Amino acid sequence: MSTPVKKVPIHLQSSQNRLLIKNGTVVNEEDVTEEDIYIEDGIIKQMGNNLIIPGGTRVIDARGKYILPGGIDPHTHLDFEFMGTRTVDNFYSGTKAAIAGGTTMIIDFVFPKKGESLLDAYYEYRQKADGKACCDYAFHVCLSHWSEQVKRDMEILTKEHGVNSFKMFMAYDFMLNDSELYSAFEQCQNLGAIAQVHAENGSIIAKNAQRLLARGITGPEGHEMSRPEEVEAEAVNRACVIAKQVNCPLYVVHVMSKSATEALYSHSGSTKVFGETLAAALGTDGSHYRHECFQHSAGHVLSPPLRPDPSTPLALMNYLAQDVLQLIGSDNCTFNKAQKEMGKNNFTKIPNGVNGLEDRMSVVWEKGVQTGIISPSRFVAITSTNAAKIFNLYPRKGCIAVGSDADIVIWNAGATRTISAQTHHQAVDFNIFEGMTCHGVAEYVIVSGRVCLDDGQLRVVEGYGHFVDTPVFAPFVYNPDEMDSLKPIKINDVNDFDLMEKTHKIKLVDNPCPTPTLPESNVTTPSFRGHRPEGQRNIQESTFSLTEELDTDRKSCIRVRNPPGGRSSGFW
Ligand SMILES: NC(=O)NCCC(=O)O
Ligand SMILES: [Zn+2]
Ligand SMILES: [Zn+2]
Repeated sequence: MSTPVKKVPIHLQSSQNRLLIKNGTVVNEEDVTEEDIYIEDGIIKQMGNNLIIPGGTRVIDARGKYILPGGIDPHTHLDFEFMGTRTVDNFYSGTKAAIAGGTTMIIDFVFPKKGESLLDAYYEYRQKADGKACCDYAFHVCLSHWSEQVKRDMEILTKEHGVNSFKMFMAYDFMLNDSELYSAFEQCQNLGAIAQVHAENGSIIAKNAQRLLARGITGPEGHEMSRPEEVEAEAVNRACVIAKQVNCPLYVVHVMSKSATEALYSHSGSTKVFGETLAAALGTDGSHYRHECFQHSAGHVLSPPLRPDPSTPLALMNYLAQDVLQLIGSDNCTFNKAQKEMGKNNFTKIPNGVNGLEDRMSVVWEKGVQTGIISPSRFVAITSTNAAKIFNLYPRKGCIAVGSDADIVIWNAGATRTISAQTHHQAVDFNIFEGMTCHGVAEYVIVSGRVCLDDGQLRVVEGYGHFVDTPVFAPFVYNPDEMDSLKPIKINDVNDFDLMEKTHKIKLVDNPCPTPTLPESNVTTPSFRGHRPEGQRNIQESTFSLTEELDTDRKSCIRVRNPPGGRSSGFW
């Protein structure tokens, strides 16, 4: 198989535009500031007030809007052959839709067929994506079997092809057993890579499915019944135990339940663990599996499934607020209604996967910021910065700072939109968030300096996105002490909640839904510095304190205006 070819015409490879974004509120993970941003050649060149910029520069007035780092979706499946069919969204339609919703980078999964060489699969995926993707992308690589050749391929992928993460399955017929997981995690640790797991006990699921089918339960409700929470939690626990033996950082993808989160968190004191949940898990729930219409219920089938416990979505949001979970992905893996029909008489044959790439940002804003559970800064952390840090893209991606890629969203928190398959930009004919009205709308989306969503008008370019290397030994994962040296220089920090109140009128209220109290002994990693006071793990406690903090900070907040000319230097 030949090496990947760049099909992008040279004139599209760099931005021809100079751009000034004025009067907006810049939200980063650690601070919120009011400053202008000057962009040239796809890079943020200056930030500050009263910037001196060249004539002929396009100016976008972002008054009253938030300026956010573009979303990074750490979990997508585009142009993916799975369960006997292929996703309808490919790297063009998927990334186009991503941009429409405020996401400017995706990390997709190279998925070798059982027995296929990882390198061949990687080249295949590069050919699927290169010249098609409208925004930047990187790859995780799945291990669909284990062998000495796989081990060697992992080394080549990390050293020569910019891959730093490998996903292992604990379910499906290509799952690895515990001994294989042990060896794979050991190799990840040797290479400075990140081990990812799909955590469900595949053997129990297979037995449960057989029994349900024998009892005549063939519909989509059987999908959820065969994969209850404890089957997810058991696998999360086992993966953490195995990772601990070889001191391997572990990233659990699509954490879907309270029990699985608690299992993950119980290991956070002794093992480097990261938890990703999904927009689907926050924005909808498992009650849909009992819907009378097959197309509706099958449209919600993914694994692990959505949970019927109605308190799950809010609990997961609270876990994100508390840094018990760190990221939000979409796990976008879209099949049309006709494809879902493959499992009409047998739920085990329904192609697994849902949408979310386009709507992830709005759903998280609606469920998190609009409700007052998280601040805009925490929104940025879970939708962008944490992915950039974990996969070693930071500070090139995941923040708005001088020297960073100009991947930027101008976000109108006051506007609303109602999600529908009739109006979305994805190729799929169903939307699990159908009818949901969300506050928070991307008005401008700038991808590597190019305005790809322009006052609501989508102007993407096929093939404009580039493959981005993810180097191994991410400091955030392997050496958190180094992170301070990567921090962008800050001059004009203003209190996050003060500005939030001023610009967005969010009411910080007590959360009416109790969140399970987490074990006292395991305080989460101190590396994440959000606005939650240290050591608080219960959202009711934490929300109350944030209100207090707001009063204290308001008294002591001193605003410093930037000097004319703005910042003089960046961070490298
Ligand atoms: N999650 C899902 O149901 N489909 C995509 C494949 C995977 O991520 O396991
Ligand atoms: Zn998975
Ligand atoms: Zn997935």
